[in-house]
Amino acid sequence: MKTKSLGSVRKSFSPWTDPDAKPFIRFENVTKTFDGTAAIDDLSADVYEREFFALLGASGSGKSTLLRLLAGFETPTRGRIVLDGEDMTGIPPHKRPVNMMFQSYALFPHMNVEQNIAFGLKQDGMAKSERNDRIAEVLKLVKLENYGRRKPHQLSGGQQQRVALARSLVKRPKVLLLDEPLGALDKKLREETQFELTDLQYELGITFIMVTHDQEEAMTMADRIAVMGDGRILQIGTPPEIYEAPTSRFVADFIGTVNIFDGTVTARNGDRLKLETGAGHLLEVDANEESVSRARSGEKAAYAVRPEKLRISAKELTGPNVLSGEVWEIAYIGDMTSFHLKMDDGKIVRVSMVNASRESPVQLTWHDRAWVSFDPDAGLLLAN
Ligand SMILES: Nc1ncnc2c1ncn2[C@@H]1O[C@H](COP(=O)(O)OP(=O)(O)OP(=O)(O)O)[C@@H](O)[C@H]1O
Repeated sequence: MKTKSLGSVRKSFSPWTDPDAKPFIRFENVTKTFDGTAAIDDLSADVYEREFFALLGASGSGKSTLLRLLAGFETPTRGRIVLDGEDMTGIPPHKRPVNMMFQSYALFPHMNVEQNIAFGLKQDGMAKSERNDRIAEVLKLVKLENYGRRKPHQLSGGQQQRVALARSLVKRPKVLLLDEPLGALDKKLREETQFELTDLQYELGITFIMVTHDQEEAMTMADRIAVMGDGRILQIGTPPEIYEAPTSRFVADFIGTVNIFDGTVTARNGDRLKLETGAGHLLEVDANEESVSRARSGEKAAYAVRPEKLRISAKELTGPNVLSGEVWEIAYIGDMTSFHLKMDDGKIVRVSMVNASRESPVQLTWHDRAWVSFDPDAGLLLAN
């Protein structure tokens, strides 16, 4: 019930679509260079209060540097960061309403859970009774009420992760920065914790900015995702926007699996284009308003289709948007089966099929000839 109501409330959370909404955090043309090389390159972005914002990108794309700039551990070479209306330039880390939870939990091994959580509050000179109240509150939040006296080595990885989270929440920061917070957890625990963490974030009303290179994690947890590459943000959007409407080949390729067909536009009728691929396939695809203007006859274009939007058949299919090839790989993953077909030109096309029943709906084995087809609106004409 709780998840349901949370879900419906979160659904209406989209301040970035409201022109009157004021951003909570603004990165204004921020550049950070190390030895002349830009780790962050003229980056601008807005994050809203209570938002769960994920930074997703390959190793070295600048995610951690951006967090460290916001936390105040690094200083921008150019540009500035504004938080809750206040310019952060020159403000040291401990004076910022920001807390950072690190990838390595960095718990003090000789202190028990309560002492670990109390540490920051003590440093701030908070009275003991208030401290104890706060500690009890966060331990309850992370469901570790009965673990206060244990030392870190007496806890599982997941529990240690929650202690680290409790420690970063106890000071009630306005913004919590999380650098790969679930990196040390196994898949199952990680998935459980993802939901717990999003519920917790919602309940506390804290703005979260999370760094991850795990796209499923970003998709599951975030309100919006910023896809980063080479110190820049390539696209910001909700998980469905990033997945269904990538604005570039890079983002389409980086998020999930995609088949990209390169070709030449041979005809156009309204929004419908004919695209001839190098392998001689004729595709009939829909272009959106933005891409159709670029797609003139004779121009090169690329069409991107996700594997789950293709149909596969052991029987010959005809018509446009039909491709045929040899079954090269079959991966049975349980909930779905993934096929790799090798086309006559050597290109691999990926198709996935949900296993809705226990019997496979298609009888195909290695080296069989198979046909795939898709609807004209199954994919997206890419800009570059
Ligand atoms: N203190 C530093 N001195 C020199 N170069 C640095 C420093 N910190 C980061 N860099 C460089 O800046 C670039 C971005 O690094 P950053 O750690 O922000 O990437 P990332 O996206 O967080 O990567 P990862 O996923 O591997 O943690 C890298 O090329 C890195 O080598």
